[in-house]
Amino acid sequence: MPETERRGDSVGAAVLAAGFGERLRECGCPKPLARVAGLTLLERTVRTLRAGGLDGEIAVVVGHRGEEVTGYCKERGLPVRVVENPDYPRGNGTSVLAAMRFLPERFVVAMVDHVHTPDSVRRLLGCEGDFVAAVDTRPVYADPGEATRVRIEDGRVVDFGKKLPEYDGLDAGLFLCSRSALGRLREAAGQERLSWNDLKRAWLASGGEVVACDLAGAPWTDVDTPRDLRLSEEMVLGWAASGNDGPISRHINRRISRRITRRLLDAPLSPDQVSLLSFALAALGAGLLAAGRLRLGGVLVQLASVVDGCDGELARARVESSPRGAVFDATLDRWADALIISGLALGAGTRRAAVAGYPALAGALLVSYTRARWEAALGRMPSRFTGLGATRDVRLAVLALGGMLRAPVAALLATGILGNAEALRRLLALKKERT
Ligand SMILES: O=P(O)(O)O[C@H]1[C@@H](O)[C@@H](OP(=O)(O)O[C@@H]2[C@@H](O)[C@H](O)[C@@H](O)[C@H](O)[C@@H]2O)[C@H](O)[C@@H](O)[C@@H]1O
Ligand SMILES: Nc1ccn([C@@H]2O[C@H](COP(=O)(O)O)[C@@H](O)[C@H]2O)c(=O)n1
Repeated sequence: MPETERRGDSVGAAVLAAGFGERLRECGCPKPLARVAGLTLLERTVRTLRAGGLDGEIAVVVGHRGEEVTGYCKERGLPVRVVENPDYPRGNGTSVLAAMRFLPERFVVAMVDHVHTPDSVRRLLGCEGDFVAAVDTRPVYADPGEATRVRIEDGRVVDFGKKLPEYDGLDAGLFLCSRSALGRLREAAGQERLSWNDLKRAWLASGGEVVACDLAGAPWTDVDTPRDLRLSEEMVLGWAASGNDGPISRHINRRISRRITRRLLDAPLSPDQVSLLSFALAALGAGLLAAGRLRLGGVLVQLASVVDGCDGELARARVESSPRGAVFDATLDRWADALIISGLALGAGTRRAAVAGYPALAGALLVSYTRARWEAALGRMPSRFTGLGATRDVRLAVLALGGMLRAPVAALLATGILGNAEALRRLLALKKERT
């Protein structure tokens, strides 16, 4: 992007991908191309920045085995500008300076070997200041023995270093800077060795402040070794398998779906295809229920429920969740709910079951509908409404048990009672909120 055309209000990013990555040599590829949970570190960083709301130019700074990294960016069609930094052996501070001239006034500095979530990027972008550093005062995955430690006073980083005896948190390898500020550090640029930490020290020495943006226990890792690759994959899967779930999903389904998703990470399957697979399993289960094969039908219904968690886990792990995918997933779930309830009512073969099917279907659709309307009008639904209130995981478990235990009428009645009661509970909660 020509310098004259940079948008004043967009925030860009410098992704530092020029280092030697010595301790990951056994991977055989340049460190930025090492894979974590189905994505290279480089593509994961770019996607995470975008998913976190970064809207400006992303400059990927290459150095060691730079031609391979550049080739990967071209082959994948990554929406980035590749900046070659011949000075990379002098330190990663030279990479920031090399990228700066292509970036808007405000830009993020991201280490390609730090795995973050979009929420952490969003939190950083919400901070003010010429120099903001993401820190973590409650690190979960990062190793204090490896990471750069920071001392924080009044919300400012006042000192940092790997050997700080007293420290308040860790440097999370993610920064928000302004060109005008860093541009004042020209004398530092002439140093023989110039690490990013050298530039941070020069900024502090010039009287500059480093605002601390506390991630406070958010998932992030620094990938230096093959063990870190495995730890990062566990972290990404753990983060991807957490949602606004009901109790059956939280305590049973996710334990299974996460294992399935791990095997899908590098498979040529999209989240949408997994959504379709879950729907197909539900339709097959509904057909078996309608044919009177209640036990087998019940098993397939529960399997469909578990697999319905994999599509979202895969989407989050690959940082490709989308509002479109959410609509697609939820719509298929409604069709599946209707097929399953109809199948169970038909398969029971009694008038009571047929009658019990109506409130069950109404309850199932109303739980989802009230959630959709709540989220459209008021944002995320409070977690107190994803308790035993017949969220889909609970509902499908009840219907599956009704098939497996050959108790279809009881399952349909329970689904109707739970679903309609939950919908009513939500309306009453809204009424209270309004008064
Ligand atoms: O009846 P509710 O619970 O409101 O329906 C919600 C459900 O369709 C959500 O789908 P999602 O894939 O996020 O939920 C999965 C459940 O369907 C599975 O049963 C469960 O095993 C899995 O772990 C997931 O929790 C939609 O995203 C919501 O929009 C919809 O309201
Ligand atoms: N085809 C899909 C399916 C899902 N998503 C995203 O996942 C969310 C659902 O997560 P679950 O773990 O509960 O399945 C959904 O709201 C979308 O954000 C997707 O993007 N594409």
